[in-house]
Order: sequence, then structure tokens, then C-alpha cells
Amino acid sequence: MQFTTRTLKAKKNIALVAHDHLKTALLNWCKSNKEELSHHHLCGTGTTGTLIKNETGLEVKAMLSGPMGGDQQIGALIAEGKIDILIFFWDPLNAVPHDPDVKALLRLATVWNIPVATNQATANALVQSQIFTNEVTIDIPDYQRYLAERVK
Ligand SMILES: O=C(CO)COP(=O)(O)O
Repeated sequence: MQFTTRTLKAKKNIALVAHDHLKTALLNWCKSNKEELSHHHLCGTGTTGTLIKNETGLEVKAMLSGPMGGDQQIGALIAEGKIDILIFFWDPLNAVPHDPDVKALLRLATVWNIPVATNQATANALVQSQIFTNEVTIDIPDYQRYLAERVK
């Protein structure tokens, strides 16, 4: 795979997702980091996004609920380069019916090399890093070269 770069602007597109047992943890994290989050475009899966919007007053675009396709919607946005950071408190102790979608979302975040936090400690590290506040450049797969190679 050849790589190219993508610039993440200072004002980022941040996706917020939490499984049910982790929703309180993510809500509390959003409340603690409301000021930092307020500088960015926020979206989330249906329930998570709506709860954050209602409880913090932050503007959050709510996609579909995760089990109904929300993880897939966010994954598609990542593949299109429209999400810059994923904060996903997924549940390691309880099964969810849409596990393939969860894996797909985490997989695409890795494929497209976006910064991901899957727990509070890493979310804290991310919010304190320059990634959160500055324009940064990430390496991403060079899709045009990938396609050109496959069709020649
Ligand atoms: O299931 C989820 C992520 O996999 C989250 O969905 P909700 O935010 O709708 O609960």
C-alpha cells in the first residue's frame, strides 16, 4: 500500500460513541471537556449523540442508533475522510447484537489512521494533545494509486 497525507484542520469533525454501560462515562467525560469539545463539529450515534446534546448543550449531530446502522454511518464518513477523531467507549464486558458493525467501525478507523480513543484515559490524552487543538497531518492510504494498481 502506498500512502499519502490528509490534513486535519484545527476545527475537527469528532465522532462520539458509547455502548450502554459506558454512556455515563462518556457523558461525564464530555461534561469535563465541554469547553474543548465546543470548538469542534460533533456527531455521534443516535442515543449517545442525543444524550450528549441534551445533557451538555453541545451541538451534536445524531446519526442512527448503533444497532440500527449508526456505527456503519460513522464508518462510512471515516472512509470518506469526513471524520477526524473517533472517541468510542466500546464495552469489553458485554456482547452487543451488532458486533460486526462495531468491528467494522474500529477497523475503518484503523485503515484510515484517524486518532481513536476507546477509553477515558486515552480520551484524556487525546484532548490534551496538540491533535485536538492544532492542524495536524496524518498518513492515509493513497486510494487513487491503490485503484490504479488494481485496474491496470
Ligand atoms: O451501539 C452503539 C455503538 O456500537 C451506540 O449506539 P447508540 O449511541 O445509539 O446507543
